[in-house]
Amino acid sequence: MQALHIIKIGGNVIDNSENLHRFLKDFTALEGYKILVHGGGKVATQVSETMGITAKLVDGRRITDIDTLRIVTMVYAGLINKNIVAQLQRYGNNAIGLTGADGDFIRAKKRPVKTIDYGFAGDLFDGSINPENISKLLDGGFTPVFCALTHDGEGQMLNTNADTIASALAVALSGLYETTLVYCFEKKGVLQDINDEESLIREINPERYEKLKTEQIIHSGMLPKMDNAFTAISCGVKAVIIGHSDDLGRLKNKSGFGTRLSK
Ligand SMILES: Nc1ncnc2c1ncn2[C@@H]1O[C@H](COP(=O)(O)OP(=O)(O)O)[C@@H](O)[C@H]1O
Ligand SMILES: CC(=O)N[C@@H](CCC(=O)OP(=O)(O)O)C(=O)O
Repeated sequence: MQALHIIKIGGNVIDNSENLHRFLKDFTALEGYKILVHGGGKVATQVSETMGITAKLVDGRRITDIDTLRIVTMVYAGLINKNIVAQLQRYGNNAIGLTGADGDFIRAKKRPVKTIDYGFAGDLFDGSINPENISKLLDGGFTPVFCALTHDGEGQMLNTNADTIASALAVALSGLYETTLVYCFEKKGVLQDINDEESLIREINPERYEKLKTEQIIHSGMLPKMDNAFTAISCGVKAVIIGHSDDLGRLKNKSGFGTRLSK
């Protein structure tokens, strides 16, 4: 099996042009098959505010009414995705920017209304992703760059969390490739003390995760990220790492970087 790296970058890296450029150079230098998944929630919130629309998030998930869907479609598929693709092209990486609707690569179902109506938020399901089609892009020499948008197959775009997309892509492609999933963000990894970059936890298994949650050492956006990461590691993905976007270049080193998840 050939190796595949799926790398996800979040809003805080995208929002910092120095960090973003450094990351995109290191991403380009990564050898072999690779896929980039990007979020951009922070930029979407900023753009919403400038348009007079207050962003509403519950447990890190955006309530996506019709106006918000228009904004996130413009911001994720347009502004952020195309800028990243253009930068990657500049570095010699033949990137192709995609939503889940392009090539029918990722379908989702509109989240059912329970206590909260999340609007046009899309949940992935078994069979959401067609790995063979994505493999054709990789074989064709392209580097797919996915944003946080999916579609329902009936003409409706949906907003889907980028961490979830990255995890689902990694699981779907792990039948075809030896897949490594890396969540890159603005800290060295999962920290014992969120204010101390030297307190990196090098490895976490499900038991330790439960303990870290109870002690509230892991909270907010890190909780859904870890849940997605553990789903990936328990469903055939070879390795899952959570680390700093500046450290991607150290992926080749044996010592590795960031926090590594174990089963
Ligand atoms: N123990 C922890 N170590 C590191 N980050 C943590 C921890 N607990 C909570 N976090 C928070 O999780 C955030 C990452 O999640 P999120 O904001 O969703 O990132 P992204 O937008 O990159 O996906 C960090 O910015 C940090 O504030
Ligand atoms: C449904 C939902 O919440 N979608 C996310 C998609 C973007 C994202 O995941 O961005 P980060 O990775 O930067 O957080 C949102 O709109 O915020």
